[in-house]
Amino acid sequence: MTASGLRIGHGFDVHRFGEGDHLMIGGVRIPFDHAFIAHSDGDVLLHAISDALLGACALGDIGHHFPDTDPAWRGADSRDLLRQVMTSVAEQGYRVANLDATLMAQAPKMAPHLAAMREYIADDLRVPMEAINVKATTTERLGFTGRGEGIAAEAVVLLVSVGEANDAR
Ligand SMILES: Nc1ccn([C@@H]2O[C@H](COP(=O)(O)O)[C@@H](O)[C@H]2O)c(=O)n1
Ligand SMILES: C[C@@]1(CO)OP(=O)(O)OP(=O)(O)OC[C@H]1O
Repeated sequence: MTASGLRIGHGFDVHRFGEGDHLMIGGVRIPFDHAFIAHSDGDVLLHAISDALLGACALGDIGHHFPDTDPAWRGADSRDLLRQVMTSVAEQGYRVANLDATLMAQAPKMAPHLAAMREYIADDLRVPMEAINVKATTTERLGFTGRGEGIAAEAVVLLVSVGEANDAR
């Protein structure tokens, strides 16, 4: 792909709860009465962000790059996957302008962890923290998230070609 102008990407992921005592979300270890069922550490937020980045570059999705049939990714740290995705984005000639993400979770309470998530994500995406927003909603006890069966995450990212005069702000 020849890097030019702006590219927008969207990502969405869901993980179901199973037995366990913590969740990895946005790189933060949150004590909880369940764990995610997943091939990797199940970090639903970082998976949605990875998919948004890959989507913006028309590079498919994380399941394509890190198949859940490959033992190499068993128990993988999703920050490692995200950093590999970001390397691909940079190789395509793009950098992140900004990212916005939403967690849909009845529990746990995300608010105390949002700042740490933003810091980790900003670090991995090579941008200042101000370029990253993460928010949460309960879905008001409706649907699978509202029933406490799992968590969903959605992310939207804007990429700008490196060296572009207009930096999209
Ligand atoms: N798991 C969650 C869900 C929501 N929050 C915060 O609570 C506020 C109200 O959420 P609504 O369900 O009414 O949208 C909102 O400010 C969320 O940030 C949370 O911390 N953890
Ligand atoms: C992260 C990967 C790694 O094998 O597996 P999971 O942790 O199961 O997560 P999912 O979002 O279902 O699929 C993407 C895979 O790339």
